[in-house]
Amino acid sequence: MNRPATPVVEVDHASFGYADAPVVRDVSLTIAPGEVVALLGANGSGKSTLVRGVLGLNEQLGGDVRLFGVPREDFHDFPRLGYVPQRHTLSASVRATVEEIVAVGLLSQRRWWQPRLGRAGSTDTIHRCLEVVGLADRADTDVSTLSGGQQRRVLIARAMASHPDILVMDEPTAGVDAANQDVLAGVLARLAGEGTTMLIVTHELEALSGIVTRIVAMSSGRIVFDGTPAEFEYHHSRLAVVGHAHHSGDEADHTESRLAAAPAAGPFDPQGDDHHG
Ligand SMILES: Nc1ncnc2c1ncn2[C@@H]1O[C@H](COP(=O)(O)OP(=O)(O)OP(=O)(O)O)[C@@H](O)[C@H]1O
Repeated sequence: MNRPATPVVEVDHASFGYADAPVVRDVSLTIAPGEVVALLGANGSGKSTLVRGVLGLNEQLGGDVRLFGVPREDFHDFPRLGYVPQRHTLSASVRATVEEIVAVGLLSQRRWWQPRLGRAGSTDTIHRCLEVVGLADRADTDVSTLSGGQQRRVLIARAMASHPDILVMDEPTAGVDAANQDVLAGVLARLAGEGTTMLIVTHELEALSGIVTRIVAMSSGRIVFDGTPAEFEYHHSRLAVVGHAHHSGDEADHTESRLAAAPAAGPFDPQGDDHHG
C-alpha cells in the first residue's frame, strides 16, 4: 500500500511576528517532497516573516509547525534545511575564498553518526556545488571581489553543500542582472530536477517559470492564493488591479498589482482577507 510521503513542511494555523505583535496571521501551508513553491506578495506582506517563522528564526505566536513530520521545537536535523537569507551578500571584510565559504556549508552536512568526510570527499562536494552554480572556475577567488549576483550563487552553493532536503531561498534573484538571473534559474531548475523541495520568496516569477510547481501569494500577513501556476494565471486575470505597496520607496511590486488586493471569489482564495494596517 502506498502511503502519502510525509510533508516536508506543515504549517497549521500559525501566526508569526515580532515582540508579540503578529505580522503573519493564521496561516496554513503544507509542502510535499519535490514541490517547488514560489511565495509572492507585496513588500511588507509577510513573506520573509513566514519563511523565517517556519525555520524557527522568529517568534511563533500561535498554531503548529512540523518539519519532516516532527514538531519544529523538537526538530534538530538542521542539515536537512538549506536557507539563503534575503539580501544577504558577503561582507567586504570577509577574507575568504569561494571554496572556503562553501566549505562552511559542508560542516553542517555531517550528522553525528556519520564518519567525517575525507579531504578528497570534501573537495569533491565543494567542486560539485560550485559547478552547479557555475562558479567552478572561481574556487580560489576572494569572495569580496565577486559581484552581488555571484555572491548569491556562492551562498546557494553553501546551502547546497549540506545536501538539504529543502532549500528555502528569500529572493535569490533580487538585484541580479538578467544574464545572471538566467544562470540562477538554471541552477534552480537543476536542483528541482534532482527532486530538491524548494520554497522561494520572489518578486520575479517570470525568471522562475517552468521551475515553480505551485504559487502561494500573501497579502497583509495572510495567504490569499494557493494553486498551480496555471491556476494563478487564470485567477489573477479575474482580479481587480489595485496595486499598492506598504513601503514607499521600496522596489515596485508587480506581483501585488497583478494579484490585486480584492479577494478572488474562487476556490484559491479561501481567506478572502485583505485588511491592511
Ligand atoms: N525584525 C523586525 N522587527 C519588527 N518588525 C519587522 C521585522 N522584520 C519585519 N518586520 C515587519 O513585518 C512586516 C512584514 O515584513 P516582511 O519582511 O516579512 O515582509 P516581506 O513580504 O518579506 O517584504 P519584502 O518583499 O519587502 O521583503 C513589515 O511590516 C515589517 O516592517
